[in-house]
Amino acid sequence: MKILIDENMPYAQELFSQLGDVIAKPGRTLTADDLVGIDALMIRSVTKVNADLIAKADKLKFVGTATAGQDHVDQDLLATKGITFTAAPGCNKVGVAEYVLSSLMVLGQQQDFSIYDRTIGIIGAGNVGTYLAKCLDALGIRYLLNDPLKQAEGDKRQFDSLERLLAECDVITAHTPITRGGEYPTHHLIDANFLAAMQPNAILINAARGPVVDNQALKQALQASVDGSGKTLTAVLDVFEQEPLVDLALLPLLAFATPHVAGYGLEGKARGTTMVFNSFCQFLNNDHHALASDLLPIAPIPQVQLSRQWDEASLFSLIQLVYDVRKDDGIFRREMLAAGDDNSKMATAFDLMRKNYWDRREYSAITVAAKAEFAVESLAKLGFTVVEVTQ
Ligand SMILES: NC(=O)C1=CN([C@@H]2O[C@H](COP(=O)(O)OP(=O)(O)OC[C@H]3O[C@@H](n4cnc5c(N)ncnc54)[C@H](O)[C@@H]3O)[C@@H](O)[C@H]2O)C=CC1
Ligand SMILES: O=C(O)C(=O)[C@H](O)COP(=O)(O)O
Repeated sequence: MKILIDENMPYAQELFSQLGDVIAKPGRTLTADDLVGIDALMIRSVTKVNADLIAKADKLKFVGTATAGQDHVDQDLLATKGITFTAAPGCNKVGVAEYVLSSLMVLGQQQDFSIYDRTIGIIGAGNVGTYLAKCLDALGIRYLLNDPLKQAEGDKRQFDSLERLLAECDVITAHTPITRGGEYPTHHLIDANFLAAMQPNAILINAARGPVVDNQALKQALQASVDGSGKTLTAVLDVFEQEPLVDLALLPLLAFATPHVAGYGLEGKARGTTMVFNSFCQFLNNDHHALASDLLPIAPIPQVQLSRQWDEASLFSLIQLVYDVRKDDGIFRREMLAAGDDNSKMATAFDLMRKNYWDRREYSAITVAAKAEFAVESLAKLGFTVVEVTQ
């Protein structure tokens, strides 16, 4: 059996080689010729699975994407061809939530505010939005949820309109797919009107898909903020409308800019690959089963000791131990500016940063040792591995 995998799919080579001959290629540049004689295709979000790509797929019977998002796959087309499709929903929800928390904690330090004084508007209450809400609950931080589809499905959680989020939230974070049809399309959901209606001194975070935010409108709003002719606005983008190309005029206006890596933690990637592998094994009706935890290396900082009740400052230190968005922001800006106006260099740099991404972990990889009275249960709810000690 021939299995074609995205070369940027960690652990895929070792897992899928148990099942057949594995061919690894760059996902963004796959062509129809690459699919000739291929039985199974394992991808990530950079591979557009459409009629052109599968035009010569004479043996293809399974496609798996090791990602939460599925907008890059024409699922109706695969269904009509009798090709089984699977994804990895929620595989990287933790990483994205921890990206948002890092962004807010660092901005709080830079702009001298406490995250406890902010109200977070979460647009999209699926795997990521729900996990982020869980983290905010653990910290006792107020948030509102907007998700008209979940609401229509009868989800019993409290949902609010975008208007209420705009009126009450000074942080807006988007966690929806990119959709252009249906009753609630997300393409340019955050447009010039939305931006104009945001609170003064508001923060916008997009770690969903680039086109959820109208990048031109955002650039104009941020420029107005900088030159004092508009409301003060702070924006964090992990995803861009034209990625792997980035508008160099937008870059300096952003508080943090990163190359679509919010969900790029090692645990998230391992979960994505094992979820697809396990689905493929079920499809083949064999008894292989992989566990992400078996694949992960020991964390570089396995344990920290709390000597007192934690507070916002010590929480910031703990979170930074695991992930500080400024690390990715700095590299990204340097590489994008070095590429300059050469689109080919920029696209190559964008993808290389993601291919060579560092071994970022999740809070669960860190063990926090502390006395019970140090309110460590909230750190455990936040995802840290907590052990109680007596002194
Ligand atoms: N930057 C990154 O590294 C990552 C980006 N993503 C992106 O974030 C999106 C969300 O991820 P998950 O939570 O795992 O997906 P999910 O499918 O579990 O949740 C998406 C939620 O958005 C809701 N939604 C759809 N249209 C909406 C609208 N117009 N207004 C409000 N809510 C709407 C859906 O009802 C659903 O509950 C993914 O589709 C993907 O595009 C996901 C993981 C990593
Ligand atoms: O899971 C998703 O959806 C994401 O956006 C992932 O971060 C995509 O990562 P790649 O598949 O582009 O490596």
